[in-house]
Amino acid sequence: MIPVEEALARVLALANPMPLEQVALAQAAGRWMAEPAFARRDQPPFAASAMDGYAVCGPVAVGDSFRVIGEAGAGHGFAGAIAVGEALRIFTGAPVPEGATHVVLQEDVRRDGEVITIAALSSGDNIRPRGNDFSVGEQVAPKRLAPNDLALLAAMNLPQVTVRRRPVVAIIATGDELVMPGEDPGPDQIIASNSFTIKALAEAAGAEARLLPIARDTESSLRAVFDLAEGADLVVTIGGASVGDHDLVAKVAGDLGMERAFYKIAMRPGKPLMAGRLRGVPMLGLPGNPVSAIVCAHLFLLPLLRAMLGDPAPHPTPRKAVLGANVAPTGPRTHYMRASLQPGDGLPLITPFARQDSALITVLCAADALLIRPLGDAARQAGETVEYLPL
Ligand SMILES: Nc1nc2c(c(=O)[nH]1)N[C@H]1C(S)=C(S)[C@@H](COP(=O)(O)OP(=O)(O)OC[C@H]3O[C@@H](n4cnc5c(N)ncnc54)[C@H](O)[C@@H]3O)O[C@H]1N2
Ligand code: MOO
Repeated sequence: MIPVEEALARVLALANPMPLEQVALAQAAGRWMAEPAFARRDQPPFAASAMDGYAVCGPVAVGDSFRVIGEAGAGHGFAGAIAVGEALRIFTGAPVPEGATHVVLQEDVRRDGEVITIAALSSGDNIRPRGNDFSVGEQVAPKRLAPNDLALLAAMNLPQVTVRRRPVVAIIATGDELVMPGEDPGPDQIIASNSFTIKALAEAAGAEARLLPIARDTESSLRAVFDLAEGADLVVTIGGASVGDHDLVAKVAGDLGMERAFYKIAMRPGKPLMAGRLRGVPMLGLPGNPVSAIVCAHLFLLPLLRAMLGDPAPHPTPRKAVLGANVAPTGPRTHYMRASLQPGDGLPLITPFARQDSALITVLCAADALLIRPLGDAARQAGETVEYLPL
């Protein structure tokens, strides 16, 4: 058994960054930008009015009058300048004419024919200078693109963005006992469940996930399903990882030439995780117990996907919380306890559930967090500061 940190380092060492591709901005949400992008223009590209009203030239005081000589709207500037004592009818987003010093809100003037008189003055000049938001050449560093980022890239006049191709993840559930949801299970069978969470987690991380047919507990069935994974960028198996007579994943993957990075980690749940390289791509063999598989996905699959997508900091980032209950000493494995979080004074309060069996999906669904109990840690008292991973 190797420690979690070493296992994660070995998993991350399996990651090759995905090749680059161009996508249209409308398809770029959630994608990982691979190269910096540079603004092609200033925003705004001219001094722009921030309000509907009148651009005026010269010092402005309540009671001053100006003669209106024309109009400017968004997309329709005024050709020319205004001089002292002159005003231009102007609308939000319109270019402010040369000579203008203020835009006075229309609510703050009285208009009589072509003459306006200032009735009130709000603070500020209501003019957004050229390049107020960004200037040509301004850089957007590579990142995972959130919806807000798309408006910025669009405003920079960048219709396409260079991203990493989505890794294709082939997910293989294994076991004679498994049937798909909706099927009629035999008396000794259960429903394959883990694969749906693993798929959703991989997709949320930016991958394209494919659920392959369930492999039966025979070498030929497993081999056949491994063959269906050909072309994927990452192969994930679920179950069949332990030491039982029907746990064939390591044997079959080994026969197919898997170079093993490790097998078994000092963690709970998730001890029988295996990792390596199979047919040129990374492979993770997750344990079958639902919580074990899903915790391993959070701790290893998601960081691996992030590394493949170019995330410079793919590791999970533990947060701090205050223990809400006493906890017993840990054994020789780091324990990731399903726990609930409540707001506290400052740090949140974290309380592990009483039942920690790795087969309990209901407890996992009730959990907000994994309380991290380091291996060999002493008993801890309520009120001590501890670390957790959000779920
Ligand atoms: N003698 C030992 N027995 C076990 C050990 C051990 O060290 N010595 N380790 C235990 C631990 S820890 C775990 S975790 C499990 C992992 O076993 P496998 O990876 O071989 O998984 P299976 O035996 O195939 O399945 C375990 C359990 O999970 C259910 N399962 C499997 N796949 C799915 C799925 N896709 N969806 C829902 N449920 C699934 C399966 O029916 C079993 O109940 O081994 C312990 N045993
Ligand atoms: O490690 Mo197993 O994953 O304890 O249930």
